Amino acid sequence: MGVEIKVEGLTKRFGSQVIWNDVTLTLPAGEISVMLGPSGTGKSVFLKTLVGLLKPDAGSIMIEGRDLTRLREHDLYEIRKLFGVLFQDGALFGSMNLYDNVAFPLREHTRKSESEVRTIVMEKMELVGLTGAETKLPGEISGGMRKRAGLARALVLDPEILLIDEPDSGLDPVRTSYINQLFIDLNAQIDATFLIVTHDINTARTVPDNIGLLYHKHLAMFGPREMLLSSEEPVVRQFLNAQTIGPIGMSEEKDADELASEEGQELPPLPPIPLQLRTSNGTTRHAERPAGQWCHDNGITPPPGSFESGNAGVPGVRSGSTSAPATTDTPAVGTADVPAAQGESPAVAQESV
Ligand SMILES: Nc1ncnc2c1ncn2[C@@H]1O[C@H](COP(=O)(O)OP(=O)(O)OP(=O)(O)O)[C@@H](O)[C@H]1O
Repeated sequence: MGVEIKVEGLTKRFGSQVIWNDVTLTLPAGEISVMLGPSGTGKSVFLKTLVGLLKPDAGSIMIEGRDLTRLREHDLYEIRKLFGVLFQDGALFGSMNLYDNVAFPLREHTRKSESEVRTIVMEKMELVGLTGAETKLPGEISGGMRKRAGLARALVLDPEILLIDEPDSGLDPVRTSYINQLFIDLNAQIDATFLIVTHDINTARTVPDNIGLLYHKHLAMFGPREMLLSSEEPVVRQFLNAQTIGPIGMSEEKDADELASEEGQELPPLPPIPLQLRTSNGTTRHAERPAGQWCHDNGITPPPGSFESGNAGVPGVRSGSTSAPATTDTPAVGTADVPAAQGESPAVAQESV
């Protein structure tokens, strides 16, 4: 079971430039969280701070009772073993084949024999659907395959926490769907705590248990997926529904004139909350909650049509899953006969993503 990360009052500056101020949130153990935000709001800086690559100017990051921001280099090195990180481009060594790339952390950080390394590398390669591609060089494969190889490498030390930076960058929508399905399936299998930084609204609407939004140097909101998808808070609503009307402008915040010109304009109704993507084999993830549970528990009426399909609900945006018959182990709250969204796992499909 993954570990909880408790962030309190975290502030990061570069010189006089404040990146974000007073960020407080808890990434629940074993759950999938997504961090959103306009470009340049410091999402990657947040990931790097969590793993101890950057030092915050204030605040704490508590993991297993220790404050990561106060650890000495040696202890930081130890606690980093809890983390697997997938950087945007997979960060593979171009001159090494995939096998050696994936084996690298094991050879660097453990004293395992080559036969033990082989067993682990082959297991992780299979998990991400890359069996048979061991001898390929990173330059010989597609962007999606590179990401999956990066993911296999992030998994070899059996991390409790997986940090994933823009897994969808450079991928087409189908490949993005496959990698999203892979995250859901992986989360069910390894129960690690996931934090995914993404710009993809469809991913944000259908994959995570929790969503956070960084905006204008602070954390605008963090909470369960249904909380943010039903929120009327202007920034959250604008971002999660990919709208131009709202406080977020082309570069940063809109100025007073721009906002005044929008006065009286009616916002489109909130789109339905889509079903969360489920595992491809129908098993229930540890962190999975029945559809509609949060709204029900908090007396929120979700937008009409919510939880009726895997459609992300934003015009032109569909979830990554293909429709499949309902499974009954996580019934929707307050909705009858909700079909479960499912898709084929890349590991099963051997799709060359
Ligand atoms: N090492 C650094 N030194 C100085 N400034 C930095 C450093 N790393 C990042 N920044 C600045 O921090 C800000 C946030 O960068 P970051 O890459 O985290 O944004 P982001 O939200 O991930 O953006 P995007 O969505 O475009 O990837 C940027 O202004 C960037 O120039």
